[in-house]
Amino acid sequence: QDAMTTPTGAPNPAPRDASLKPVFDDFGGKAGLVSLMDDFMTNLLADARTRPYFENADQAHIKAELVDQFCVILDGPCTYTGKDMVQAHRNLGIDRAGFYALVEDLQLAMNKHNIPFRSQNKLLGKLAPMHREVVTK
Ligand code: HEM
Repeated sequence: QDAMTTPTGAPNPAPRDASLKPVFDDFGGKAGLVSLMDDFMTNLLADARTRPYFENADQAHIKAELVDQFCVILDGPCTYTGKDMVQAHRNLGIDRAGFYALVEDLQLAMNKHNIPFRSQNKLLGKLAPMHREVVTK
């Protein structure tokens, strides 16, 4: 693994990106991310566009991996040990509509948690390019 990238392929430059510190704090640190992922998964299961992908999956496992992954993306003190994004999604047949639906469900959860719009966009800006690894049809 390249020292300059996270397992997700998202940039994680050394030295640490000090500009992300307030963003990680806006998310409430790791505890905030755990709580955010609970609402995110609730939304994914309530959304007819995303429910089919998640209803029979190991939701607790996915939430735990997402906490670590988002924590790393926000330059928090975490390690992501899950699958890379190509591997995790290759058999799911995710299309662009599914990807946008998931982003909307994340935005709803972030709004519920009163995460400032600026910090929401920092995260979304890092997730957006990952569509190349996640969308397969
Ligand atoms: C930027 C967008 C996305 C990110 C960052 C992301 C991240 C992740 C992560 C970290 C995992 C866990 C990997 C592991 O088990 O080690 C995962 C699994 C999964 N993701 Fe995503 N994901 C994204 C988009 C999507 C979309 C759009 C869908 C479907 C609409 C989706 C459906 C799933 C499912 C069903 C699993 C579990 C697969 C299994 O059971 O092995 N993901 N994702």
